[in-house]
Amino acid sequence: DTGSAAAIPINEVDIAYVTPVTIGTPPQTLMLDLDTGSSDLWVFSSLTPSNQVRGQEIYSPTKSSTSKLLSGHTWSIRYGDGSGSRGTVYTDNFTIGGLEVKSQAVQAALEVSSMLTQEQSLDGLVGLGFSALNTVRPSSQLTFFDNARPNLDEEVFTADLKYHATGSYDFGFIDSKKYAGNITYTAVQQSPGYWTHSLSGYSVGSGAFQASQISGISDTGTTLLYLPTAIVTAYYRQVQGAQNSQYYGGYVFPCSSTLPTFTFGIEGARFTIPASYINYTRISPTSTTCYGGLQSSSGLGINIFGDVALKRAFVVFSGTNPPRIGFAIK
Ligand SMILES: N[C@H]1[C@H](O)[C@@H](Sc2ccccc2)[C@@H]2OC[C@H]1O2
Repeated sequence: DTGSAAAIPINEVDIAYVTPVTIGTPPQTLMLDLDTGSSDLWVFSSLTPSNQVRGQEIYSPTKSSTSKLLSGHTWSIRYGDGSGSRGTVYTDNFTIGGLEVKSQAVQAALEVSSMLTQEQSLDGLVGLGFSALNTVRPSSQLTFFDNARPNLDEEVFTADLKYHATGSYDFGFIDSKKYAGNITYTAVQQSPGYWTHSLSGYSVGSGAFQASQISGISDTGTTLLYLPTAIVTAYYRQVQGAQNSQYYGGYVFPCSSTLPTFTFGIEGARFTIPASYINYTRISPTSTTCYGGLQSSSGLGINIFGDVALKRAFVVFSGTNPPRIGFAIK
């Protein structure tokens, strides 16, 4: 089997991408954030208090003839950005891009944090991290990818996220029309459950490449690129008027400043992020101060290769044994 579905930016600065999925019988369509940085599949639901729902589509298990309560099971998740949700668990038929998993654990939210309520275009998440991170108790549940794997033509899924445009996620095959040249693979450390791997180094603008193993996670659900402070300060030293603002919680600069590109290495391959991706957004609609798409990871305890980096590449998440991750130019 294979599947292929759109990855649609939810706003004009690509803060997150959503993908149409169907749940239950008859099918209920929700727009979910496919997230390689977590492993819970949860949705806004008929059980979510109405004052916590603001425009999201909801999953109503009672309207699905194929839904089953996973009795006695609960879940609760806290994300790196402080948002979170919790609830109960059903199994139901779940389809992404024509690929169906019967009896997928669908975690119905009983409570969601205000940040998630405010994301009106996001109806929930599909965790595509390793199932070891799943928070359902007393028995943890498998991700959509782990459930689908036995039926996939190839044990992979790919992410083709785009800058200010709709991209795609494919399951079970590698579409050679979506990239150029070769795919460069590198080893994944699957414990504790993220797609953890290393960059082989970086360069700022036309500067020399600094070879250095930089370990982090490729996370489609994180908007920006978070790297060690030394790298980030070296980058913004090249930006007129840049400063690390306590007030805005990161590097800001005059929107009119010229930004250098940023290149990261995967083994011997090089991926150059355009300055436009790093001139991320105005701090408010009328401001002339802009917030950077490259920020320090020092507060996170982990480096995160988020969408600002991933949208520069065609990325293969390979569930082979051992797992690996591949990057190609597109
Ligand atoms: N893996 C990521 C996840 O997908 C999002 S969940 C989310 C929260 C609020 C708004 C939108 C999405 C959160 O930010 C970074 C990390 O946790």
